[in-house]
Amino acid sequence: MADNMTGGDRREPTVIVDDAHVVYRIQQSATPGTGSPLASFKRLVTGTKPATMREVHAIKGVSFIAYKGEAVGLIGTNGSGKSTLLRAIAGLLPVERGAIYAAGQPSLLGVSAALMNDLPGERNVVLGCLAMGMTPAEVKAKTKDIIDFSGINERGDFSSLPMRTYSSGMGARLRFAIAAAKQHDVLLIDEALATGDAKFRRRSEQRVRDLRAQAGTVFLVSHSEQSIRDTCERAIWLESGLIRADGATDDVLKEYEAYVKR
Ligand SMILES: Nc1ncnc2c1ncn2[C@@H]1O[C@H](COP(=O)(O)OP(=O)(O)OP(=O)(O)O)[C@@H](O)[C@H]1O
Repeated sequence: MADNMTGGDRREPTVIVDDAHVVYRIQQSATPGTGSPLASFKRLVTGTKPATMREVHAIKGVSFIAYKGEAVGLIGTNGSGKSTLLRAIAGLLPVERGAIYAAGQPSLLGVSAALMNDLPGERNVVLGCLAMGMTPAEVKAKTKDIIDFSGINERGDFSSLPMRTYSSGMGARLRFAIAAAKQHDVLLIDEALATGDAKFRRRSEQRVRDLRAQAGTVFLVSHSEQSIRDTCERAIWLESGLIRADGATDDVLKEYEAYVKR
């Protein structure tokens, strides 16, 4: 890693992942029925042996540096650790070993905007924007644009209806529209571009390009090679929690394609 930090590299690092390990721990009951909340409570009261703990070592020593203005695509087969890595960069999962440093507060699209199902979309836009730190005046100025961008009103006035009446694609689009309304130091997008129709996908890809142009760093997890190709000039290929390749998108995708075709 030191090589990237020296040698006259004047790019500004926004995310430094240094030998990061992430481990999930799942409590597993040894015998049926012992995993219930009541059984756990009984164990707590009586001090009996806890259920067996299973560990999933999802990220196994990952290191890279991402820079201002970069869009980095994360690719890899199912369960390779892409979402886990994003959640760790967002600070939502602790690292077991190693460290992750990030400029500002990285925002994981869809999580940063914790939307409420019983409130109308337009109310959620206001709450989501305030939660991201916008002023009430900024929120007022941006609300219409956000709703237009999301496209939720394309088939009627859905923005005044509770979000529970939305399809899952509509909800995802609104979340994307809210999160993308703000300039983020580090924006983490997990498959968001795959939701929505082709028209929305084009709009959101353009927005990712705009966010990049405004000098943030974007991470995109997607199974769509086209999305990665269109949006990111750099790709990191994860497999079983390890980096298999990191470099120019075309080169990494070529290696990845050869691997999945095997
Ligand atoms: N909450 C969890 N508890 C326990 N194990 C988990 C949890 N979430 C993910 N895992 C495990 O961690 C590993 C990495 O999962 P992750 O979701 O990060 O992969 P991914 O590359 O994003 O997969 P996909 O392409 O299918 O979305 C997998 O083995 C998965 O089973």
